[in-house]
Amino acid sequence: MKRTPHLLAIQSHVVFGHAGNSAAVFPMQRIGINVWPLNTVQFSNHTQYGHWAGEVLAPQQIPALVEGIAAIGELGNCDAVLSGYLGSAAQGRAILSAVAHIKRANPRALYVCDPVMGHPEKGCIVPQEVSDFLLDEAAAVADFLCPNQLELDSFSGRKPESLLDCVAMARALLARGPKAVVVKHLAYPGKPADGFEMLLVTEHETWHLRRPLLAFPRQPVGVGDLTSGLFLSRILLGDDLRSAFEFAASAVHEVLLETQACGSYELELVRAQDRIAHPRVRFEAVRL
Ligand SMILES: Nc1ncnc2c1ncn2[C@@H]1O[C@H](COP(=O)(O)OP(=O)(O)O)[C@@H](O)[C@H]1O
Ligand SMILES: Cc1ncc(COP(=O)(O)O)c(C=O)c1O
Ligand SMILES: [Mg+2]
Repeated sequence: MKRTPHLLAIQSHVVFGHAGNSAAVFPMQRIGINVWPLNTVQFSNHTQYGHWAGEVLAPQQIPALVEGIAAIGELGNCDAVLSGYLGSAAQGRAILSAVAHIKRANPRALYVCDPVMGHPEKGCIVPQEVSDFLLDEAAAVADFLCPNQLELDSFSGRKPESLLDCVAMARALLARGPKAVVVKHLAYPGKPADGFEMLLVTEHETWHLRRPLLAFPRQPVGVGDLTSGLFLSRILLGDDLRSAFEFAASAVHEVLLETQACGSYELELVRAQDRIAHPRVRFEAVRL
């Protein structure tokens, strides 16, 4: 029997609704991953509501929890670490030391970093020191990096002029260390208005994917977290990068269709669960 992969997911938890681990854990479990959720913050709700209650996990808890898993002899079973929304730069550094510890226990373990940097206009609030940490420290350690366009712009220090320029910017990121960069949401001058586009770049390949742009009165949150979680999960289940990329785009689209049909602001993950596991439409990536 094939072994079920294990994934340590280090990102936010919200009591109500879906963002961070609260967006990614259930879908990852639903498609066959043993998820170890480690919550960097516990907030009442995601920050785009404008106010929230709760607190940030003390950074020293991250190595302590990982040490606890090592002490029961399970750390070597960890196949990958996913990091997302961070409450402080100190948490980020604690994650990098946890990643080093895990890679000693299992040299094949992957580290995937979703560099959540915040988007003040949208109300996604992330401390500036976290962005600096992601730019200066995390990118060099990550095996895969999954920025959105704003995050790619921050890494590059500029905005793109075209689709090919986005490719060049993502490709330049590879030089910092990651083996692959997934841009979860592209924006560039001349982009067709009716599409939602993504990019996957490795040393030798570039894949571009387009899916329909759906209309929402308020843009749902947690879409990026869901995308990076499903992408990594499919890789752990044996997909190649292109297939994992196509699967993530297709399953996320199913969630958004259900969310739109329900008129919800929060992602309808429970209602969409069967279609997350078996998306009805497969969006194909095109080689650039
Ligand atoms: N097919 C789609 N149609 C409309 N909006 C979408 C679609 N897919 C994703 N979105 C929205 O696009 C945005 C992607 O956000 P962005 O900041 O680029 O990435 P992230 O979710 O990682 O922060 C989100 O607001 C999400 O709700
Ligand atoms: C607590 C929390 N976690 C994670 C996110 C990131 O969500 P997304 O997947 O939309 O980037 C947000 C965005 O506002 C948030 O408030
Ligand atoms: Mg994001």
